Formats: sequence, structure tokens, C-alpha cells
Amino acid sequence: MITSFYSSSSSRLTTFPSYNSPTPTLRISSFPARLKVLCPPNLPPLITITNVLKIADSLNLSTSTPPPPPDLHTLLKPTILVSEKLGDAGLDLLRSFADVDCSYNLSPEELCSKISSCDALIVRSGTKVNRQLFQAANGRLKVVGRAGVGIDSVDLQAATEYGCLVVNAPTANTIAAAEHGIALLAAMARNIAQADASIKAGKWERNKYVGVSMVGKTLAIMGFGKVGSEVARRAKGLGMHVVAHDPYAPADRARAIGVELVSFDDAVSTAHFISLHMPLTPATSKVFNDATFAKMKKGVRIINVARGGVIDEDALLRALDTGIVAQAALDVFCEEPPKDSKLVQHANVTATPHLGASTKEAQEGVAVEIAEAVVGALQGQLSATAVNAPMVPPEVLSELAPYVTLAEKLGRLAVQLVSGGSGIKSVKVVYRSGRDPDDLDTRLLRAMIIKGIIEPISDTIINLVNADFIAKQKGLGISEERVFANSETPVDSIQVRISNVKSKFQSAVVTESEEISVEGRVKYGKPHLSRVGSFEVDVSLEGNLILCRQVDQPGMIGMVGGILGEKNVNVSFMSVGRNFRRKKAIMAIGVDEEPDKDTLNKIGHVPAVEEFVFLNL
Ligand SMILES: NC(=O)c1ccc[n+]([C@@H]2O[C@H](COP(=O)([O-])OP(=O)(O)OC[C@H]3O[C@@H](n4cnc5c(N)ncnc54)[C@H](O)[C@@H]3O)[C@@H](O)[C@H]2O)c1
Ligand SMILES: O=C(O)[C@H](O)COP(=O)(O)O
Repeated sequence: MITSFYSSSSSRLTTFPSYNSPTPTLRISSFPARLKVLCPPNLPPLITITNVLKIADSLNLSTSTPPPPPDLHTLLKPTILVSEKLGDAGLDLLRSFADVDCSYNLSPEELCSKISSCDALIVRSGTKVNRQLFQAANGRLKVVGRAGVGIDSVDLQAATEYGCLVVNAPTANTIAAAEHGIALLAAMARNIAQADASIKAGKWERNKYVGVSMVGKTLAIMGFGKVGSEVARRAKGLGMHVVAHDPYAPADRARAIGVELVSFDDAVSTAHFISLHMPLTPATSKVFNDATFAKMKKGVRIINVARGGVIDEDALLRALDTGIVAQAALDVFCEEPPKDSKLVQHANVTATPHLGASTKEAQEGVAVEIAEAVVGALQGQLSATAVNAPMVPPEVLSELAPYVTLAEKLGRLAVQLVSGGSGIKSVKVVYRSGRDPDDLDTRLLRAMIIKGIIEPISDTIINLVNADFIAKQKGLGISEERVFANSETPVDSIQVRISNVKSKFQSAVVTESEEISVEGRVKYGKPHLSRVGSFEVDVSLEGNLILCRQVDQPGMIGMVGGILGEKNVNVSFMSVGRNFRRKKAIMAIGVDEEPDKDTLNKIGHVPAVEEFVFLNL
């Protein structure tokens, strides 16, 4: 039984105590982007307007609704395109929240034509997520989920420019990849694949397939991250001497596993076996080339479960032919699937078709990990596995939530004080905080200030992903300063200052610095404006705001309040700030409704009012 529903955009709660009458009515009083149905409990918690109507229908409820909203698009259930095989548990999770389109083996053109009707895309390493795809998405694609670790197949720069969040599933396939690395190491050392092919061909070649032992040999792990560490742990169990090279790995992790961290040259020149576990980046591309192979011990054996592109494949072929490299075991290739590859055909190469992550367990784990990340991102949560946005842990996020709103409102307010035609080039943000600088992550606040400043004057949608990029693109320089405040809260106040512009409200300009300056703080969990220029005020940053500068004299509140009252404009907050008694004062008036032009003109004509501005928050 539906007992109540909550409209998140209007914050109106309508309660239906019971539905005993034959045709109970479900009233929908507004069309928010999402409706949260609190009951019945067996329904998914987050459902869309379309579902509400369907559910109402199935429960035999008559529905009375206002006319359809203009933007139906935002009301629809999100659509998630899954372009490569994903585990069932992940798909079930996605389906409980969205329309899921599993279309495997799409050509790049087919993918581009589908993408503009999708809110999220989930891929594995077989799908290239390039700039054309973001262009084709036409602004609808909000999240790309990489069901795995490597994000070298996603154009992160383009994703960021288009404000699309990229998340990955970094942990669930670690063990599978490490086990595959060890499997390849052992298979290569003992010629398992070659011997298997030989016996199946009816031969019995015991002398041809004499292998090499692993115990006591040196294994160099190149890239001592999640997979590299797990390979190291297992190789130690095989009695190998393990060294690792990783410019960013912590020494204590290596010590704990009994691995020595060494330089690149030491690693490649001392090892009998070299196992690659670094990501493919511009810095690691073809790092195993002729010069590197020349440094290796003759007869070295190489395992690559990372990315084909870290090896110059032609150079490896030469090294195999000259015997510098005795054997190679490769799971990954520059081009996948490899075409007419001499490497794959080489007698001393053991090859698998990118199977590192392909265990049942890993695939189920990855599917759930990526489904949770994508659904969370579509619900507006910050993801812990975001690749192109700051990762803000949930506890930090909930602590900063009221300051996030304050930051956006201050940006929005400050930009409306700039007179039309003045290009904003430089914004300074001053945070007063009792926190140690390392203990206050302001990236989220900065992004929201940028959003507040840019969105009212442009058609670009700003989010945490693209805020810095768009600011830079628009030539907007943002500098930040922290000032110590003796305060228990994470942020005591935030000040937004815009320099080198004209203001349409002169009182917002601090005379000494000639900057427009507004300051706010969080009071009772709500954003408040605490200072305009050099005037102290105290008004809630909700709804609309009228700022007036007037001669500080009795009767002003009544006069302006009366003009608003005459037109049925409700005053929600009012505060007066002044520097000197009976000189100038600023009146900040929060109003629920937007006054018409006539009413605003009347305020402007009050003799003691010297200037005023109406601001929409
Ligand atoms: N074959 C597969 O199916 C499969 C499965 C999982 C992971 N992978 C690949 O394995 C790689 C590692 O995965 P992970 O989960 O361990 O990632 P990870 O981020 O935990 O580890 C990568 C490590 O490489 C290090 N590194 C970066 N640049 C380096 C450089 N120039 N030299 C040496 N080390 C460098 C990093 O510091 C990091 O410690 C990724 O490329 C991933 O795509 C492949
Ligand atoms: O980067 C990864 O996670 C692995 O290469 C796995 O890729 P896959 O999802 O295409 O198997």
C-alpha cells in the first residue's frame, strides 16, 4: 500500500493514511526529477514518475496529475548501455535501477549512434571510448564505467571536457590477473602449451620440452601495484628471489612481502624472469624496446599480463630471434585481437587472448563493483573509484555537504553583482578554517564556486569533473587562500572575491582592494550570507535576495517591507548592516517570490535608497 510519497524537488510530503476506499487517489503535486516512494517496501526505493504512474495503475489508484512538465527527458529512468559481457550479479543490480541495454559487438559507428540515448556506458577493454563517442553522446552520457582496471582505452581528457565521469573497478580482478601471471610463468618455464600441442599432434617429444626451474631464480616485477604485489607474494612461495621496480611504490609494502625495490636498470639486468604489471601511459609506452632488451641477461623470460603497448612488439620479436629473450608469455597485445602476429606464432611464445581477468569469480566481482559505482554516480554520489574527478570519501562528503551548497550560492551571488559586459578573469576564494590545510580538501568547494560563477552566464553545465577544465577554458583564474580561524567546524566562512570588474552594486566592492566581495557561513546547517563588501549582514541564502544601500535612518525596513507586502511578496529574512551609525547601511532582504519590475522600481524610488540589486539564488 502506498502511504506517502516524497517529492525531492518541492520537499512536499503527501501522506495517505490508508487505502480502504475502492478507488483511492494518488495525487502528484509536482514533477520532480525523481520521486521517492516510501512504501510499499518491496518496491525499489528510487523510482521515476513513469513508474509512479504504472504502480498507481497496478494498484488500481486513480491518478490526478498536473500537465506534463517541459523536460520529460530528466524524468525518465536512466538508460545504461553495456557494450561487453558483464557478470549477472552486476546486471541484476543495474536493472533494479535503470533500463539496461546489453548490446555486445557493436561497431564504433553503431556505438556512436546508440550513445546519445544513454546516460551511462559500461565497457571492458574491447571498447574504445574515444572523443567521437563523447561528441556523439550530445551531452547525455554522464558516466563511463570501466569493468576492470585499465583505463587506457578511454579518452580521459575528452571525458573530462564533456563533463563525463569515468569510474573503474580497480580491485575485483587483482587476484585473477596475478594467478594468470603465475600460470603463464609456470607454463612458460615448463613448455606446457607447446608440449600439449605436440602430444595432441601424436608426438612424444620428451627431450625437446625440457624446461627451466623457478626456485632460486630472480623475478623482477615491473610495477609493484595490486597485481604486481600479489604476483610477488606467490612467486616467493615458489622459492623465487623477487625484486621490484616501481617509482611510486611504498618501501614498507615491499619490505612486508620480502621484496627489494630496485632501479629500472637493476631490475631488468639482474632478472631471470621479468613480469610486467605497470599501466599503459605515455611514460610506459614501449618502455621495453631494443635498448631495454639489450640490458637484459641473455636467456631472460618475460611475462606480460599488463598491456601490450608497454612492449615494442617488433623489438621483442628481434630479441626472441637473437636469443636475448628465451621465451615470452603474453596475455595482452598492442592490437587486440592481434592480426597476423609473428609474435603469437613464434615457437617460444605462449599466448592467451587477454584472459587475465577472466575467472568466474573475478567477473562477478568486477560486475558488481562497476554496477555499484555507476549507479552511485548516476544518483549523484561521488565515487570512490572516480578516475577523472577528485575522490572524496563519503565521510568527508557528508561533512562538507552544507559548505558545498554555500560555495555554489556564493559563486552565483558574486557573479550577479558583476555589471554586464565585464569579463571575469580572476576570482579569489578565502576559506577561514580551524583545520590543518592537509585536513581540508577544498576541491569540491572550488568546483561548486566555479559552477556558481559560470552557470548563470553560460550554457555549460559544470560538475566536479569538468569545473577546473571549463574555468581554464574560459580564462577564469581561481586562486585559493586559507586563513586560520579558531573554529570547530571544517569551514568557518568562505569569501568569494572578484577583481578587475565593475559592479552593479557599488557597496559590494571593498574600497581598499577594489574587489567585489561576498562572504558566507553555514548556520544551523544552512548557507547564510554574512558579509557584502565591507558590510556585515546575516541573511539565509535561499530563494531570492534584494540588497539595498540606504541612508541609515528609522523607518526604512517598514517602508521597503510595505512596498513588498502590497504586492504580496513574502519576506523570509531581513538583516541590516552598517559601518557607522546614521551613515550608510545595507539591507539584505530574502523574498520567497520574485517581485515584478514595478515593485523593484518603487523600492528604487524610496528617497533614502541609494542603490539596490535583485539577485536570484
Ligand atoms: N591482463 C588482464 O586481464 C589484466 C587484469 C588486471 C590488470 N591488468 C593490467 O595490469 C596493470 C596493473 O594493474 P593493477 O591493478 O596492479 O594496477 P595498480 O595501479 O594497482 O598498479 C600499477 C602499478 O604500476 C606502477 N607504475 C606506474 N608507472 C610505472 C613505471 N613507469 N614503472 C614501474 N611501475 C610503474 C604504479 O605505481 C602502480 O603501483 C594495469 O595495466 C591493468 O590494466 C591486466
Ligand atoms: O584492465 C583490466 O582490468 C584487464 O585488462 C581486464 O580487461 P577485460 O575486462 O577486458 O578482461
